[in-house]
Amino acid sequence: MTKILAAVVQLQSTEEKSRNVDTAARLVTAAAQRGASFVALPELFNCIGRWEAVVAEAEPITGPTSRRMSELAANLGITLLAGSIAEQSEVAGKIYNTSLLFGPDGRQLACYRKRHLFDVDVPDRVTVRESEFVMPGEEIVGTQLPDFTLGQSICYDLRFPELFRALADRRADVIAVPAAFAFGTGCDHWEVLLRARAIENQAFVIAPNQHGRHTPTLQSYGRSMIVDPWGTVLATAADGESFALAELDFQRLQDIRRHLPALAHRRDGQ
Ligand SMILES: NC(=O)CCC(=O)C(=O)O
Repeated sequence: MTKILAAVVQLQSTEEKSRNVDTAARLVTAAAQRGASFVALPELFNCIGRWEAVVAEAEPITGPTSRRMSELAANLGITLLAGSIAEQSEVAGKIYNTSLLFGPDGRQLACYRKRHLFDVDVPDRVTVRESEFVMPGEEIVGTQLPDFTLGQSICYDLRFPELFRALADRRADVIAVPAAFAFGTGCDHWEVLLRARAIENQAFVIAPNQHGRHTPTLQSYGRSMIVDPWGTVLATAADGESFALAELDFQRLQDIRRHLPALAHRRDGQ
């Protein structure tokens, strides 16, 4: 098959886990009913807010959120990227920020832990110290699926082109960027970075984002997007809790790589 329909689900999650998971399931189902066979949720889709609350809601990989997502994928017969959840870690008071991938039979196919942690202080825009609560992951994850190879990242990872190049080296055709990208940076950087990563790695970029205020001091930018390997934005979610759909044409991907073989022109293997 050279074409599939993909969806990015945009949420305004809070610290209220059951509501977040129910909303995620409702929008994933709606996207699948419109024909999407690959659906992606945003970062910390099941619980976002004060870090203390997120840590308190952390689950093991085989916990209730992942069981619900596995059942959802199986019931709908889709591949589901469960954006990210707070995963319990071996260190007290700390979590991993973990993205899980489920196949159409409900099997867990991959697990990626966010490598780059968002420790920034941009005056009047955003101040966060993710590393106080989150442990960085080590592994780079590319997974071969029946129709394409998926590379995984999470949010702030988007600013590290070397991770995306490593995913291109693992032959990623589609790179997922589930995010809770801050409003204060997203308004200037979100689309530019997504399009740059798509163009330079000649891959589709699937970027479900959180949108709106999660707490009085935490606001996400929204504009969840699907970008093609030429850098064209194929679909953007409307503000609020919604989803956007786009066709991924893998013949077009191969054509772009054949006509403009930039990845083959790299010097010294870099
Ligand atoms: N959750 C995150 O990693 C936010 C990253 C972000 O907003 C950025 O500007 O980078």
